[in-house]
Formats: sequence, structure tokens, C-alpha cells
Amino acid sequence: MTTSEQLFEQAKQVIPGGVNSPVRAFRAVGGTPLFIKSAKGPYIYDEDGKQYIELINSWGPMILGHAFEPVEEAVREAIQHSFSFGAPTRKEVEMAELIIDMVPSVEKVRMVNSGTEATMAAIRVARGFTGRDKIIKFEGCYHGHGDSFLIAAGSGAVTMGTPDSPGVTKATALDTLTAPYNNLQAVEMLIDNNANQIAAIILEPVVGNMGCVLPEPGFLEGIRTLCDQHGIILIFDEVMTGFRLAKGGAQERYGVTPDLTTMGKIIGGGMPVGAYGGRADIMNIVSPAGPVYQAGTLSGNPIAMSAGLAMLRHLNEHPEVYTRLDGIGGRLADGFRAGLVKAGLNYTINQIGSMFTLFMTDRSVSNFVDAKSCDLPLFGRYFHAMLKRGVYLAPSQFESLFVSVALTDDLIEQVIQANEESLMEACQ
Ligand SMILES: Cc1ncc(COP(=O)(O)O)c(C=O)c1O
Ligand SMILES: NCC(=O)CCC(=O)O
Repeated sequence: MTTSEQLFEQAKQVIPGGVNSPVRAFRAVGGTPLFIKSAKGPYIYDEDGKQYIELINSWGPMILGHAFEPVEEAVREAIQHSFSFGAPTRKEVEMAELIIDMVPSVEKVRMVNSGTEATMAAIRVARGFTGRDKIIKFEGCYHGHGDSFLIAAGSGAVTMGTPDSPGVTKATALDTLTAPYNNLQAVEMLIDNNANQIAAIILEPVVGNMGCVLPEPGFLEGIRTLCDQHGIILIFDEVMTGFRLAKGGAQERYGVTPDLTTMGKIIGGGMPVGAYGGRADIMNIVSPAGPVYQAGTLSGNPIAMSAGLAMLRHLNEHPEVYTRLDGIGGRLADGFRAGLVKAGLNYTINQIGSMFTLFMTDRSVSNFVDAKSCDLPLFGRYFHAMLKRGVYLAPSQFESLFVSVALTDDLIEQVIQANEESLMEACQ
């Protein structure tokens, strides 16, 4: 038995399914999750001392590689002054100013502790502002585990076969309307059939949670126009894409401006941080400025703010990081395509910047139905073949891979080689 196997046996006795978040279990691919001991730069190390090249990077946050020194230093400095005050700090002001500088659509911002908290608060604010109850989300998008979002949800929810989770009340589910991603007509119909009842449309401007799916030309613009025409608040969930696809996120890259933005992952430099922000007139209804309540004992935590500030400052001051990430993502996608050709497979690769997914399907993938057409047993064999070759992928077809800037040219070549061999092995 490996140490990971031993720990997993122990974990299953005391933690549901042995993991603290379902996506970590190897349910969809079989086998035992690796228990991780440490990570540095482009590598992660398991409890058995094995080294893997990282393509998950903590599901996004470690965009500069693991244990990035300026972040480490900032945390070391911060812990000397105690861990939490539950009172305002200078760092929170600096953090808000920096976010507003990097993401121009954000005029005011509130810090929370996770992406889930950010999206839950954002729809409450949209409902409070508009006086309407319903929201529209897209099939296969994941916005954290808030009740309103576990309807046709992507990521771990679809991986585990529970995109509509039990435990969500019927009343809550009725207030969440869903449409296929990239389908403006379906959204228009929902709006027409629910006149003056839609508070918000929330979407991942580039989806990461059914695998990586890009908005088709005109889709984001069309949603923006519909929101303007019908007094609907447009929420971009940039928990994954924020500070990743550009320093100003997908909204900068696509030139479409939401009313509210939710953020997470990179914003905390690896610490538990989320944020939501946007138009000042909307954010001013948040308590104590206004009546919509939202709070948190540990919100704006000084250690987390220090880590996040160090991360965001680096990204803000080094735009070349994004050029490099685009280069790495592009090279990997090209290399993976070459691997597919060699293996005689006509599968689909979606990539933008440092996000990408190899979908085990011949169809082009632009929505949840397309994503679900993948050969999942083949993906499982491919996943394990990659793992055997020292490449750590997300253990599900319904996830995007996240590249960090720590990936050197040599490592890119190793990953491309591993992909080619793994495709061959998986198809045997
Ligand atoms: C787009 C998106 N929104 C929200 C969330 C929820 O964030 P968290 O896991 O920090 O609660 C995630 C990931 O988990 C995400 O990918
Ligand atoms: N796509 C999945 C995530 O980004 C979240 C990870 C988690 O829920 O643990």
C-alpha cells in the first residue's frame, strides 16, 4: 500500500468520501487520490515522495507557481502581527484600491472568504437592487455550492452525477432558470417568459467548469445588451478567469463590461479569499452602507490580504506574465493537437491563455451537451497514464487545466511527450 492509499483509508473513516472537496476524489477516474505533502514552483510532491508536474495548481490560484517567494515573504511578515483582528486594516484598503485599479468595472468591492461566498452575495445584492427574485445561470457553469447554483451545475457536481443537488428546496430551484451556454435565443425566451422577474444573469465569461468552453463571438455582447434592455444585473463570475486571462480578467480580454464581478482563487495567493464588486450604485446597497446584509468574521483577514496583495501586485507590475502564460497555453495546445493527430484521434481541444481542456469527443464543444458527449472511461485511462508519467491533471473531464508561469520550456516538452504516449496507451 502507498502512503496515499493508507491515508485515504484512514480519511474515509472520518471525512465524507475521504476528502474535503468532492473534486479531489478520484471518483470519475478510479484509484486513490494523492495525498500531497508539499509543492514548489511547477512541481507537487505526494506523501510517498513522488514528484509531479502541476497542471491543476490548486484549481487556479497558483498562477505564479507554488510557494512563490514574494507571497511567502508577505505571509511571514504578516504573521508577526497576529492572525486576525475582526476590525478594519490598512491592507484591506490597499487590496480594494488594487482590485479597482486592475478591474476597471469594479468601483467598490467587498472581501469574503471564498468564491462561493462571493457568488451568493452577488445574487443577493442583485435581488436587493432590482426587487426581483429570479436569476438565469447556464447549464454546466459552476458558481460554488450555494443552493441557487446547484441546478445543472458543472465541475464536481456533474463529475459526481449530481448537477441538481438533493437538499436544495424546490422553491429555491424554481428561482434559478437555466439556458444552454452560447445560446442567446434561449436566454431571450427565458426573459420573455419571466417579464420583469429576472434580477441577474450570472455566467463564467469563459467556462472552466464543464471543461474549458469559450464564449462564441457575440455571445457576451448579446447577454450585455439583453441585460441593458431588461434592467437585469449582469454578473461575470471571474473566480477562475479573474487575474488569469488578463490582469483585468475575461472582461478585459473580451471587452465586455459586467455590472458585478465575483472573484476568488488567485486573489488570495493560495489563502481562502473571495471578493465581489462592481458599479458603485449597486455596491452601495450592501450593509452597512445599505440594507442588503452580508458579513464575515474572517473577511479581509490580514494574513490572506497580505498573500493576495503580494500576488496581485506582482501580476499588476509584470504584464509579461500574461504574454508568457498565453505562450505556454498555446504551445501545450499545439503539442496536444499534434499528439492527437499521431494517435489518429479527432478530439477537441479548447484553449484560451492558460486555461485548456482536451475533450475526448469529435464534436466541437461549446456547451454542456457537447461536453457530456465525451468518452469518460477513455478519459479515466488517459488520466492515469499521465499520472504514471508524472503529470498531475484534474481527475475529471469536466474541468479546465490551469497552467502556471513556472512551467519551463523543458517541462512543456515533457508534458507534450507524456500526452502523446498516454493517448496511445489509453486507446489500446
Ligand atoms: C467559476 C467559479 N465560481 C465559483 C467557484 C467557487 O469558489 P470556491 O470553491 O472558492 O468556493 C468556483 C470554484 O470553485 C468557480 O470555478
Ligand atoms: N472546478 C472546480 C473548482 O474550481 C473548485 C475546486 C473545488 O470545488 O474544490
